[in-house]
Amino acid sequence: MTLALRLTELEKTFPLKGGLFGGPRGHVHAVNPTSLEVRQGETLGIVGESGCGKSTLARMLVGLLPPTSGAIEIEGEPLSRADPAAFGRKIQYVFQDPISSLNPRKTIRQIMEAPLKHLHKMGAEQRAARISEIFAAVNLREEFLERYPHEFSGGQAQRIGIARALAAQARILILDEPVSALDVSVQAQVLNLLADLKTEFGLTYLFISHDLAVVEAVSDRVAVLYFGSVVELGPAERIFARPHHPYTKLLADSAPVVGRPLTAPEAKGTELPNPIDPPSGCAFHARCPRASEKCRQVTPELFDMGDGTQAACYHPVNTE
Ligand SMILES: Nc1ncnc2c1ncn2[C@@H]1O[C@H](COP(=O)(O)OP(=O)(O)OP(=O)(O)O)[C@@H](O)[C@H]1O
Repeated sequence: MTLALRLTELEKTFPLKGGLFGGPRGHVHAVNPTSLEVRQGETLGIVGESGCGKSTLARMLVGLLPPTSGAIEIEGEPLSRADPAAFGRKIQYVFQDPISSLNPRKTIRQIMEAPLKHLHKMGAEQRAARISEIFAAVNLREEFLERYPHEFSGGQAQRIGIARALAAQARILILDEPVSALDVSVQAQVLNLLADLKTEFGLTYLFISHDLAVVEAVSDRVAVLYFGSVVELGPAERIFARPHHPYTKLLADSAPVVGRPLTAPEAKGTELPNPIDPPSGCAFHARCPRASEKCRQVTPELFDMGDGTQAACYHPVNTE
């Protein structure tokens, strides 16, 4: 099995300014030490409520944020932030809001050319050929190349965002809520396009979303994130149909409708814990109907559930 991506104990804390003697007042624990493997050609879904660390994780993976500790390996090689071009050739980010992520003063051709020039040092002729090829692959007309980002609809702009990521010739794409800002009718078109491109270019996807139904539909495996930690990991067809972590169950029970955002209102309280002062033990214990004294004291690691899934829980459900 070839690995596209391996994260080892990857962690991100943000210091809060304003402490005594110029030091930090504390730290926001955005992503707790996380280890995860993504297989070549796989779509790994990452779901979780707002504030659980999805974007911070994604930003570390594409080099937009330095990790506090831990390591990232791509295709067996450690990533060095000292070489951003090598980073960009291997892994690219597709943003949620396609229009505002494209430079408004540049034509689409200029936007598309940048990665080919800077990451691949391609000459003009080679660039033009490559851009035509990618534009055809994402079903956009070549005449669009001379226009500016604001001239496009959300769906077209997202195709351009995807085309730009493909221009870097990276084989791993981080798709951060790639269809959340689009009309429902356009969402399906973009999801179908992503599926086609994956086969055509042999891509690996990390698909980040708070929309459970979309993640279940597009992913091979899903990681459920709660308060900066993976609490359950398993095959997409099983993880919501037969969840083991009480938090995953809560999400699955409360978001049965396509397109409905992820919230877990039926929990005991809807508040996430304070990321500056994380609770001891399992971060979900205060909201969990099954919590015991052990849960309040000791943080559970990911345990094998015997059916291809893992859950960080001492009292998992659906185990019979
Ligand atoms: N630059 C920053 N400085 C301080 N805290 C931050 C910073 N960026 C993120 N955080 C905090 O880190 C935690 C995780 O945030 P993150 O944006 O990664 O979550 P998310 O799951 O992507 O949320 P959303 O779906 O709302 O984008 C939150 O508590 C957030 O307030």
